[in-house]
Amino acid sequence: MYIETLKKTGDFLSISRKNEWSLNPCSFELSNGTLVEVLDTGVIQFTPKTATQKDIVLSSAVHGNETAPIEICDELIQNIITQKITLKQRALFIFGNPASINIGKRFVTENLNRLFSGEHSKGEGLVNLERKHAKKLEQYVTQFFTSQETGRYRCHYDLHTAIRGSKNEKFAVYPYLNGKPWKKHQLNFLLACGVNTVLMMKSAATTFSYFASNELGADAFTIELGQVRPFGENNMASFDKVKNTLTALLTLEELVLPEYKSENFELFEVYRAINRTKEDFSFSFSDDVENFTGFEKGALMATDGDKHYVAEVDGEAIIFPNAQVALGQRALLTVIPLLSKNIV
Ligand SMILES: O=C(O)CCC(=O)N[C@@H](CCC(=O)O)C(=O)O
Ligand SMILES: [Zn+2]
Repeated sequence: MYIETLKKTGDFLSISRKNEWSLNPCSFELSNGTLVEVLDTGVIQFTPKTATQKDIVLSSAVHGNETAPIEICDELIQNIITQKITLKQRALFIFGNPASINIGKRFVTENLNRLFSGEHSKGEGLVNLERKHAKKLEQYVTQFFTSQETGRYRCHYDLHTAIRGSKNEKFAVYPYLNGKPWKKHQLNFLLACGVNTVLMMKSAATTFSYFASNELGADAFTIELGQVRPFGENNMASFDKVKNTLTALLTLEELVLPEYKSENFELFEVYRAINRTKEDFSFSFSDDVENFTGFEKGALMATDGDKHYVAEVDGEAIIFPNAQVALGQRALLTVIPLLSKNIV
């Protein structure tokens, strides 16, 4: 049984990696009174003994090769279990896809971050391990939030790194809020994490953060913390702000942030999503062209079979270009500076 090792080392990451798709639940109490509950592989819940106000979900390894967020969450979990820090809020940590960490790949069979909001069971249904796991992750997050009285504060930060370099190194995706305004206090929270660039989505998605936002009313984001690197090659100093801010969120009764100032942010809105529909799909630019690179109106961006996608407005900029996605999936987002200022 892994429980004694977990109590001693706090190394839940290694335990999860040794048990790729499932792990027997267990629970124990720390000497400071915090209840530790392992729900499954990669899924660990902490409940302080003292009264709490917030329910916080922190996920990483939804893509297994995005190692910096995994290292950050690993450290936070170890700090909680070894009592270097004392939690003041309820927290659920998720290493989304331990099997894909072990092979150093984005996913094993299917991109986990396209399987939420019930997508796992559509079409051919629960035919692979990622689909089954997405369904379980939805259940754990739902149970974590809904087991408490209503009206408590909920948030979910899904930590990633981008495949390409980015002109704006760290950025967040604000899931579509179905017309509701964006929140200054969330933008301020991101800024405290060292993230000053935010993309406002304009439509529903099958991502983990959209699920928590849309179905569970959490303040939720996909947060890109830089470029994908193998374990040991991340410059961990560049994550000090995000580690310190997450630690403060978890260990303080109230997180006080500086006043919102619009000039501190670069805000974008999605202009369009371009899907790959043909085997013969390519971009007009090379792999080292960074996210947020803008194109002149009329310049070719992508070719999908016979269809040519050219920039429709000056400065239309590329995000997440990936020509290898499965047919029917998003191969590119384009963004323009945010026009609407519906921020409260
Ligand atoms: O760099 C890339 O191409 C992908 C990085 C990544 O995994 N991004 C997320 C964004 C999710 C969202 O749109 O909220 C993803 O593609 O799943
Ligand atoms: Zn990712």
